[in-house]
Amino acid sequence: MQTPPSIHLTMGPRPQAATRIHQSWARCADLDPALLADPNPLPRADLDVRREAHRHLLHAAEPSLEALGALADAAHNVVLLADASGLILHERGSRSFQDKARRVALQPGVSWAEPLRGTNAIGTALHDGRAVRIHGAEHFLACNSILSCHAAPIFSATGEILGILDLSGPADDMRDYVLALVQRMARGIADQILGESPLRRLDFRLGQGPENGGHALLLLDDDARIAGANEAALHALDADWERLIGTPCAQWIDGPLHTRDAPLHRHDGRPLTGRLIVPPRMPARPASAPPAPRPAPSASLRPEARPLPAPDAVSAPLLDQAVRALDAGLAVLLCGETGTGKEVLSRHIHARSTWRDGPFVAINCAALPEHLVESELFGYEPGAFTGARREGARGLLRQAQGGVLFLDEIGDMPLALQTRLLRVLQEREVQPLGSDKRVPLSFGLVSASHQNLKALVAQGRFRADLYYRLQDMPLQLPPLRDRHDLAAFIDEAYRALGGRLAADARHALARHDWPGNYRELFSVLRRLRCQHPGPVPVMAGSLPVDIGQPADAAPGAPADGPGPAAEPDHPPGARPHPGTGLRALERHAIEQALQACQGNVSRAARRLGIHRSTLYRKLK
Ligand SMILES: Nc1ncnc2c1ncn2[C@@H]1O[C@H](COP(=O)(O)OP(=O)(O)OP(=O)(O)O)[C@@H](O)[C@H]1O
Repeated sequence: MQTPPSIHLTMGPRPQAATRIHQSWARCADLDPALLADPNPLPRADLDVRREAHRHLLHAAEPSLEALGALADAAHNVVLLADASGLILHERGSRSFQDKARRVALQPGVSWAEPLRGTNAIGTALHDGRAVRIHGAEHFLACNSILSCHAAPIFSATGEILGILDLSGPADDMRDYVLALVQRMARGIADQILGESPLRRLDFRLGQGPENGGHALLLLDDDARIAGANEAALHALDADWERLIGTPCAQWIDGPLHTRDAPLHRHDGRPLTGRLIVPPRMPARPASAPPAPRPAPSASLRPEARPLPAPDAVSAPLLDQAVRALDAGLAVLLCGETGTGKEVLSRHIHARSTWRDGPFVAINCAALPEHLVESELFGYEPGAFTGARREGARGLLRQAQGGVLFLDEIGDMPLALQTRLLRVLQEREVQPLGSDKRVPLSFGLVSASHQNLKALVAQGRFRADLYYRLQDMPLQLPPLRDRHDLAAFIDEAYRALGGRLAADARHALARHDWPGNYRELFSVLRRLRCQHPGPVPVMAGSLPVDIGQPADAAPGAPADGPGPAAEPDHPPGARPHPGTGLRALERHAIEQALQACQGNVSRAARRLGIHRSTLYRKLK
């Protein structure tokens, strides 16, 4: 294939350029020059849809874009914000440089992902999940050697890339501090998004002074488990998101977390200074106030930055059936208990179906705010109602055009809305609020529910006609307890985390009921691995006390296998009174262990084979 005249690949990165740039060049070696030659900007209307889908990110980034944009303007640079696919959503800064940048398609509506523009700061930062500067001839495309670009990822509180912040200027004006500045701004945007969470927040620093690293933030759920973290927190705790999320905060930080100004310590004893911030409850909206449109937290167009769990022996046949059905124009309905992987399967379906080049729009019907449902789903014309955005909105259904619409928790959709949705699905057209025009719709439809929709129909809580419209191909995702290969599956999953399970632990885990299915199982396994980082296989005695017990274990009845609660630490002959229940047995074992260890909680926990934080929790 001939290289188009405007696209000369440069001779390669400078010899002193870092390994990452060489690696990026190696990734780009086989790129199709024809693809590279055609930046293929999104039409304005489609770009607006992408911006709409990212309005939360754009809103959070606004103060940083403004501050950095002013600097960039003065320095004849531009600031760019790209989404998690590398598509540039927004630009600020110097007009004269914007014009130059446009000549090489560095402009909103163009994707700078590596496979489309070769080695470049946005694409390479996106690929590596790390900030990077790509200067002059380090760019894969010769035409881009006029640029010096600095890009940093913006991470969500759970480590997914939400977007990329970039500052670009002419190659003959490189300044060393710029990358650190962009990285700092990107972290500021991430903190802004994290700070909007309704969860409690632990705000801390390593050491006593401001010189000890950044402003670390942890989000804590009601059980004081870590639900989110910023990059500074990872640094302060010497951890990564994978190891932190879902673990009890007490596993990482010692100190009374329930107070506001607490003396805290990292587990190696290094002091932390911090405080717990409890966000104020959202004030109730006064009845008379018009409903103000706001970003729909219930919908996402975001590609999963974390890899999806690969289809396995159980989900692969379901996936095949679903893809065949969707490609044949049928609606797919996924049913299964919570955490059985309905959303994961739906993303695989999208990725394998003929709709894969279009968006994946997931709508959580249970979380759609009732007063916004119609406008969020169907869109509206400018000025359609009081409080509407001036420019109107396309609505989520139209955002799914050409892709897959995933209606999660469909059983929770209010009846009135079911009627409208049915009409839209039957007619394959939507009429935005305030408009007299109908817009044709074309997407693949996948719905999911953890509820028995047939029973809801029988109770009159779900429209029968909508039910039949959604379930051309109904598929049931089995709960974990129905997996014949559960012990082997758990063993393999734990090995993938780098650990080993002894046979008794494997079997105790396989006997557990797992009401939270994959979500619960993986949370327990990750926690276990944190508590037992070494190579020694974990024994059943080290499992959390509530694992491995049949849900209806009779008090005093012999347990179905070894496990900590099955072997309460009491002297022979001092068995607790029969009929005291599982909790009482556990309580008794804890009291005995504490007594034997003169109240030393750490030693008692070791004796019971559970983690100290678990014992603290049980003592509350
Ligand atoms: N086959 C699998 N192997 C490993 N992990 C999985 C698998 N399927 C799902 N998971 C993990 O389990 C968790 C729950 O998955 P998912 O959100 O798809 O379930 P769901 O059925 O949609 O849950 P809910 O009904 O509560 O929304 C996710 O963290 C996902 O990564």
